Amino acid sequence: MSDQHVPVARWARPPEGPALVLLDQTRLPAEEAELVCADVPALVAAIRSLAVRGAPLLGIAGAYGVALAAARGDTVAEAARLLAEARPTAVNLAYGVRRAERAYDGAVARGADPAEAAAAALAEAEDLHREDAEASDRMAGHGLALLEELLPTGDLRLLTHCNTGRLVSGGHGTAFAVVRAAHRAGRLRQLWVDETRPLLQGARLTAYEAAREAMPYSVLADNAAGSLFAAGQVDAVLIGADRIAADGSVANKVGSYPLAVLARHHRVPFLVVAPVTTVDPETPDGAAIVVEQRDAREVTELPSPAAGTTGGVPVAPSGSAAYNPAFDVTPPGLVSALVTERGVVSPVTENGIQELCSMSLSGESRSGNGMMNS
Ligand SMILES: CSC[C@H]1O[C@H](OP(=O)(O)O)[C@H](O)[C@@H]1O
Repeated sequence: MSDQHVPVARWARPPEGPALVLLDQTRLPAEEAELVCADVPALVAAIRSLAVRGAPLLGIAGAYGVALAAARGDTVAEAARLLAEARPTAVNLAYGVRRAERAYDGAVARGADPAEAAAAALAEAEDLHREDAEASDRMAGHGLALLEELLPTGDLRLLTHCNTGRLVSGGHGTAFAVVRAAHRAGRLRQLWVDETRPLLQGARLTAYEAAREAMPYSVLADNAAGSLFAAGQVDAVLIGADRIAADGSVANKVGSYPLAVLARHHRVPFLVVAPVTTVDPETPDGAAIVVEQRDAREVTELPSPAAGTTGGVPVAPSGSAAYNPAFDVTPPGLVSALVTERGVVSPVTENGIQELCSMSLSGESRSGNGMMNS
């Protein structure tokens, strides 16, 4: 494992490109392999196979995908449609695609030639990439401040689910960026890493990131989390999000909802960390969130880096059916706080979310609904 980070996503200009070069997350932790996406179908396949994954990074990849189509002279509108439809739950994907497509269309409307319009789409993707890195740093600050407020003394034993570090982000991630800040502040006593079946984003990716940060971490089977709560070994749960509905319902990796119920039962703070680009005011509530259903073989076979997300070692009889939702939905009432780059909403109410999203990045306010800000 090298000391240097292989970029999770980088734009390759000619003669190497145009291409979007990804760190292939299906090969981690065994191999830090790059995957070159030289056209939109290759990028769509990478999104669907989770070679690139995680809501904020999906938005960034989607935006670069539009820039790639434009640079190749492909039909941008069709490319944008294919990219936005590649995975349905993470709202950031369609958001990033739309931003780059609008930049392209705006340039064309102003009379730009194809090269200039392609450059406009690329510039928008690079802006989004940079903005997400800045958002990650701000979320880390707000999240650490919240942990300090909630748990002012003692070392922290934090539990995470799935993967929310730099592998999902233009920067250090979402929830994991808060864990990283706590660790660097000398507050992290133990990081409990849910393995996160079936694709093991926790065991494969969060453990990989925690090891790189020299954190004190332990991987656990998802169904062992309950006994940790019962033993009083969890001080807070931190998760990311793929879509947050207008009422504060949170879609996140499957297994998040049971953790929220456990946290409530054991009176442990359950914190959701996500950029405001993950909030979707067009989706009214949790019931309206489309939850991606994935291939049964992801459940009936153990993933192997060589085989990607399917084609691993069978653990069920061949042809077994499986229930494999990629996400579940946690109602706002079970969320202790929503941490974004613009501040913290606690409790998570529709008004609080609306106020948070209406704030400019420079806006600072603590509203009566319990909203805090930096
Ligand atoms: C903050 S984005 C990380 C988010 O994305 C993961 O889903 P997937 O690995 O399927 O892309 C999971 O929901 C994480 O919480």
